[in-house]
Amino acid sequence: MVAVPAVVTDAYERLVAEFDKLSTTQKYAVGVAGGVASAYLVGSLLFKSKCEKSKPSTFELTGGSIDSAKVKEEFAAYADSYGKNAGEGIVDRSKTVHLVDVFYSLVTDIYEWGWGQSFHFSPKLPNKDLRASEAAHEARVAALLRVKPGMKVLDCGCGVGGPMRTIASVSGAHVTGITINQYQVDRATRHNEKQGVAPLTEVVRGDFLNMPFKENTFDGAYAIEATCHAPKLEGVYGEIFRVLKPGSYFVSYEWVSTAKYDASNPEHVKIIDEINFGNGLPEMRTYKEAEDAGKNVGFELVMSMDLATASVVAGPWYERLRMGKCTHTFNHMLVSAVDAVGLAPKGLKEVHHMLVEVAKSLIQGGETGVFTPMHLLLFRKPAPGEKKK
Ligand SMILES: C=C(CC[C@@H](C)[C@H]1CC[C@H]2C3=CC[C@H]4[C@H](C)[C@@H](O)CC[C@]4(C)[C@H]3CC[C@]12C)C(C)C
Ligand SMILES: C[S@@+](CC[C@H](N)C(=O)[O-])C[C@H]1O[C@@H](n2cnc3c(N)ncnc32)[C@H](O)[C@@H]1O
Repeated sequence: MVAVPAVVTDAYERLVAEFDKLSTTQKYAVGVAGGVASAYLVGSLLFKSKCEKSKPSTFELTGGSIDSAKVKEEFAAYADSYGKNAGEGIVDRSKTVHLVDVFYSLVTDIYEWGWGQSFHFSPKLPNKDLRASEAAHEARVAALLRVKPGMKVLDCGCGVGGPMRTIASVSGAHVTGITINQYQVDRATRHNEKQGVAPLTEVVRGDFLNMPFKENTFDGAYAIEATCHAPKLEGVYGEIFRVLKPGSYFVSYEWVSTAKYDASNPEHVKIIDEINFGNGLPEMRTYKEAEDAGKNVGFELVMSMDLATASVVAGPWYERLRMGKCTHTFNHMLVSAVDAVGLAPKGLKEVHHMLVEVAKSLIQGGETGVFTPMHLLLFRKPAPGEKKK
């Protein structure tokens, strides 16, 4: 006889006790939901064994670089770091970089599992599916940077490398990605190898406020929905300016509040506070502050435009989240199930709940138009002796 571990028998007894408390209708609903969830789990296990494994399954969700026994306490510390006053964000800004590292350990597997390898939004293009729209949003960066084969490009805040693989492939340039999170370095490197782009890519762990690169190294740099994590925008923009060759371009897709944001409107402030908390942001900047930050470190501002409203035919960036609401609820049942049987790190269910909630705030930010995750800023580092435009 094989002994059933105590953790499984305990979880089973707890589930049976909870089930007994439900009404008949509730029991029926749980039965149907349980059946669907089990079919999904078994189906995904069988399917997975047959195909190339590129994303974690529900059973494999981890706390990234955080030991699974510490996920709960690290998430509690992360949650505590946000102030309770309206508009406060992270109270001790000197802890931002560490908290962002923790944040990405907690969410990276869930993002890959439920979204993909590109950790950003994209406008939905007519007659193009999500992946094609995503790739077009990424390829725009390569075009704006005017980079060619043989050139060196910096990806500032590269995640698990979705954009770098597109940008290296379409341009032929070499892309070096930097991320604060070691787990993402490992994931990105592995994806680059498996997808055949290793010769044109490299991923390093480092802080984009103090990068391990010499001045005038890169022929172009970009940041996709990443510099919003910096405690001060000038800090990261100044570093990018330093490592760029004179005459080269820097493109950023910035998370900012728009001209519609009214700091005296409590509803607007609440939406932005929730977005900050659920996305590891120290605070939210206005698009004007982002433009000024670039100019303050010496860049020439070439283009500034909100891509969320730039095209009248493209669908809204938040549509994918809005359409996914039922999936998020279903996903929460899956995460709760693996949590109940002890197969997920304790605390990951709470992290998932935070993401379910932030999806709602992001949709509100998009619907009210007070927030955009894609304000395009194109900067250029002037060549020596060039007059500032
Ligand atoms: C640029 C940043 C991340 C942007 C997006 C990639 C992520 C923002 C919110 C995330 C998600 C919300 C809901 C999750 C859902 C509940 C879960 O079941 C599956 C994953 C989600 C869809 C998840 C995916 C990534 C986001 C869309 C920030 C951090 C600066
Ligand atoms: C939302 S993800 C975007 C990732 C990628 N650009 C993409 O679109 O898939 C933000 C990224 O910024 C990185 N990041 C945040 N703060 C950082 C810092 N101080 N130094 C280096 N990377 C940082 C995170 O680790 C993460 O990889």
